[in-house]
Order: sequence, then C-alpha cells, then structure tokens
Amino acid sequence: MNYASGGDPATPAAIHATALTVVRGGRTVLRDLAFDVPRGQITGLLGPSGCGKTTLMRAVVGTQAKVTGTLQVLDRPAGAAELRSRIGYVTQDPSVYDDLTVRQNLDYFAAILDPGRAAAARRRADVARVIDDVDLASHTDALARTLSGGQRSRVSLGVALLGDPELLVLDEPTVGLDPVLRRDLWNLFHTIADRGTTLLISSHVMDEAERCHRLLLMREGAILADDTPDALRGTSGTVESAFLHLVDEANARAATDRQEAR
Ligand SMILES: Nc1ncnc2c1ncn2[C@@H]1O[C@H](COP(=O)(O)OP(=O)(O)OP(=O)(O)O)[C@@H](O)[C@H]1O
Repeated sequence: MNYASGGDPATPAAIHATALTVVRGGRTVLRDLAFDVPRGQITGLLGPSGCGKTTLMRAVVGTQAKVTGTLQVLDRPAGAAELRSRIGYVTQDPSVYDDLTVRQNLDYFAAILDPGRAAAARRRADVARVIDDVDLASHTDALARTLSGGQRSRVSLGVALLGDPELLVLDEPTVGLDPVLRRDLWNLFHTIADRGTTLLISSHVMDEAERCHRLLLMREGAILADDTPDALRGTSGTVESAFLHLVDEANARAATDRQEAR
C-alpha cells in the first residue's frame, strides 16, 4: 500500500522534539530523541514492547513527568493547558463506561469538554458527528458492555474525536482486533487524516507500518529510523526486514562501543 507522504516543508510540524529525554522509575526510558511529526498525516510509532512508545505518547499529551529537552506540540510546549482541547488521546485501556450506552458515554465526555447549558446544541451536534464518523449510528442505545471489541474501540475513538481535535494520539488502537476490523479502523484513520487532522498511532505490528504516511521506528528508548515506509523498505523488501536490519546494526554498534570501553 502506498500513501502520499512528505509533509509541506512550509508548514510547521505538529510535533517537534529535540534532545527529548524521559526518566521513569529512576531509569532513562527515552534518550535524546529528535524528530518531527508532520501535520495532516498519519505517523506510525513502531517498535517492540517496552521500547518506549507509550512513554513518548504520554510526553506528547502532557501526562508524563520528568521530561527534559524540547517538545513542541501544535506550536506550544507539550502539556500547555490550551492544548487539552486540541489533542485527542486514546490510551491502551480506553475509558468507556460499561453501564452507559454509546450515546451516554459520548454525552458524558462531551459535557466535560464543552460544559454548560449554552453549549448544549453544540454538544448535540458534536456527538451526532462523532457517532457518524465512527459508524455507530445503529448502536447508539446499546450499553457499552454489550459491544464487541471493535465497537468499543470505535466508542473510545469517538470520545477522542469530540471537539474535532487537531492532533489524535492513539496508543495501539487495533490491538486484539481481527483483520477486517483493523482494516476498517485504518480506513477511518485515513478519512480523518484526509480532513487535515494529524494522527500519531503506535503499534508493534509491522504490517500496520505500510498503512502510515511516515514512520518512527523505536528500540530501547531510541529512534532507529524516521522516514516514509517506501524509503525504509528500500532494498530490504518490507518495513519489517528493514527494521530488523537496523536493529542488527544498532546491536553491532553497541557491542563495538562496549568493547572499546573496556
Ligand atoms: N510506571 C512506570 N514506572 C517505571 N518504569 C516504567 C513505568 N511504565 C513503564 N516503564 C518502563 O518504561 C519503558 C517503556 O515503557 P512503555 O510502556 O513506554 O513501552 P511501550 O513501547 O509502550 O510498550 P508496550 O508496547 O508493551 O505498551 C519500559 O522499560 C517500562 O518497563
């Protein structure tokens, strides 16, 4: 699958990081990262479990402590109060209330985002738009606990889409879904990106890399590559083989460094 890529060099990046370092539990889990996430595109954050994807996303949305270096998000420092309504974030354990219906869940979160009686009509329109976006019109009155895994994922995505954020940060949104649901969700991500929204999506499934405009490949708290899927595939054939090649190179470099340090 090929998607147009590159980003407009005249448009400032949605996310800009330099010397980004994060310490968790006394350990440096992100080390000296530098990267840009272009606007209006899907950037995939890929790497094995524990490499730091969630930590990086938490830093971007402003919920991570002990972040140093530069991290600009939508031209503001990450964590700035005014970014709250401009970013939609779906964690790995999405917060959907089982004892509420799809519409009640969305109404509840819409009221937190845009409170007050005066905003009631705007909230109603927003919830209706989101239900349509995530294709849940036939399930608006179903209790969340009765939904399938894919439908629940779409409710969480719907919550993140309330208020029409400029940046969507999705932590492994397709985990546990069957191939058809994964494809449908990726089609939805592309529809959202086509409207100009920036998406940062993590995954440890390499075949999802092919569905992104750009990729950040991570390993052990570092970025091994920041490029388009096409450029990464290069002569290696697949993004996965390119990734494995980069990992082997990084391991060889680390072994040489260790030997020289002795
Ligand atoms: N609350 C915490 N306190 C201390 N260290 C943590 C904490 N949460 C995560 N870590 C460590 O930070 C590192 C990065 O974890 P992170 O969850 O960001 O990785 P990940 O790539 O998102 O993994 P996964 O794909 O399994 O979700 C790991 O070594 C992990 O053990």
